Amino acid sequence: MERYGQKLEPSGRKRVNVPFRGVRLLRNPMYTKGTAFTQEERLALGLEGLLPHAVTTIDQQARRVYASIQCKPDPLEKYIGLAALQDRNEHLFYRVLIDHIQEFLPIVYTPTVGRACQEFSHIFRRARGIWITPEHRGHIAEVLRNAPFEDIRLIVVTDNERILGLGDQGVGGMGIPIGKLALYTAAAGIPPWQTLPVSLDVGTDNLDLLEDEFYLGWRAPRLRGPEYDTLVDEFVHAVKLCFPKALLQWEDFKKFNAFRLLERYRKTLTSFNDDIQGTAAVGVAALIAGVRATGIPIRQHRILFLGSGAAGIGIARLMRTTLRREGLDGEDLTAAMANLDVQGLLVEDDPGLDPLQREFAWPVDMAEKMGLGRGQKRDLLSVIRAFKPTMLIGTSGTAGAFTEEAIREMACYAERPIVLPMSNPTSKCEAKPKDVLAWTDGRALVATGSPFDPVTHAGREHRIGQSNNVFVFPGVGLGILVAEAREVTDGMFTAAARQLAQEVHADDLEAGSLFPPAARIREVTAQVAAAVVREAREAGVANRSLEDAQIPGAVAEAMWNPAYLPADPAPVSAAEADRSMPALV
Ligand SMILES: O=C([O-])CC(=O)C(=O)O
Ligand SMILES: [Mg+2]
Repeated sequence: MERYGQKLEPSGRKRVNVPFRGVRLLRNPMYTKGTAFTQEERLALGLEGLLPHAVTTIDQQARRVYASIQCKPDPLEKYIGLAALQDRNEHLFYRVLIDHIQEFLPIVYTPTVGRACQEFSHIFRRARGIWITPEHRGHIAEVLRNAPFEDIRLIVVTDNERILGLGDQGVGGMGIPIGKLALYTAAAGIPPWQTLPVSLDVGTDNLDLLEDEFYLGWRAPRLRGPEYDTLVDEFVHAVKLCFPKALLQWEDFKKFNAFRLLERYRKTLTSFNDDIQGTAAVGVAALIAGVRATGIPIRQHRILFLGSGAAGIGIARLMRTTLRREGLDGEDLTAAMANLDVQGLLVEDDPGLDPLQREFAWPVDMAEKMGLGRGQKRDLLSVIRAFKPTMLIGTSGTAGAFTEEAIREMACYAERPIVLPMSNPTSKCEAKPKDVLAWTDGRALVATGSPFDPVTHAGREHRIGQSNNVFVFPGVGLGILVAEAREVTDGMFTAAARQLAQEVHADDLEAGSLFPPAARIREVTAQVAAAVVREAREAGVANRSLEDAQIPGAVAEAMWNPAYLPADPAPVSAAEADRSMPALV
């Protein structure tokens, strides 16, 4: 493992200590500057003759690379182009990603990352991150020590069982931790050498993958039960041992493991689950911003959920906390939210409910009073007719689940219906924004999990907000690292939601969007991070206590910018010096 060698001069300027020479330096994605190495650096670092003559700036490189990627017609080809750039030159990759975040978000993230996960074993070029399989039992710490950098502060880990709304993607799920961490760096400025994507490759129950000759994963049915738990437990202990300062983000685990692992480890390992908690903050932010757009105070909203997986239950929980803070409780609180899964409204008389669904099931008498008793129809349309929701949130993973009839019915009661088809990727989205706007005469406030182009309805352009945890996890993670928080609290997600809603400006609402544009993500993330730092201090979990006035500066200082630093030759290690010829990797 390597420590990326930045040093601070007394003047405050940073330089980088380069422990490689020649071809090895040129091929190291974290240290290389390619054609941007100056003539002096080329001389000092053994690069003479290894590069064409011209010395370029990072801006020239970025414009050249952008042009070559932007012209590819297929989004998956763009994904491959950007991944290759990341593997070649990390500074340049992040420069291009940050400068074109709105355009490339749908490539490195949903929806294209979903396709990249599905095609993983076919488009594989170069490995990134750490894979842990059941064969590593007993020496997972040793495996983690093979990570490329030693000072890891942020880990995103998946077991690949619920990749977006695409289900079990086996080894291909690694695309998600890689994409999330790329956004941590682009949006929150977490230095790339402090991040580590991890796949717990415990097998797959996806038969197509198991039968694919190119499949690159551990080719076996999924490990389950105590064997799975033992592996995860060893992994968690190894993380604490090898990377004691790291924050860990659980990502795209299936519902029960998602909740179980979050609860089991949240007090002993600084960790959170993005699908449960990050997504929850996004849902609550939409409600708070929606208050301004609809004029309806929080406590008068009626919120309908379709989907009771990790995201659906996560949002419902944080929503309940939010409504409770507004003074709702008892029956009023229960009656403010209704939860459906594909079978229909969750009611206590259904013996098939799991314990998480039971938490949000309506009492039988409430359902009966609303004409939704046993034997009566409890489908989406019937529930909308009876419950008259002001807000509809889809996390069902079922494309088209918000039907025309249902949305038209909702629009009969709500002047400005808030409609969030949040399932990812685009192919799983509950409704298309242009349809929702057409069915509601342009009155709906629509935000989707995956990005959509603006919709013109009756001559008016509506911007479609992106109700995606990308507006939350980077800021939460950055805030936790800046505050050196020992624990990730639910209050941090409430703080993030409020801050995010505050970042929605009057012109966003005017344009029909409950979220800021993705182009503002870095700015929004810094504000969310600051709110999380304050909350960490208030909750008494911050190891670093910062006054309010110090927080923006501390956050800004923690955010890495992908600018090349002047390179100084550092002494090469003995092992390095021993090599008579640089290795051609
Ligand atoms: O990755 C995304 O776009 C949001 C998310 O966490 C998920 O859908 O699982
Ligand atoms: Mg996810």
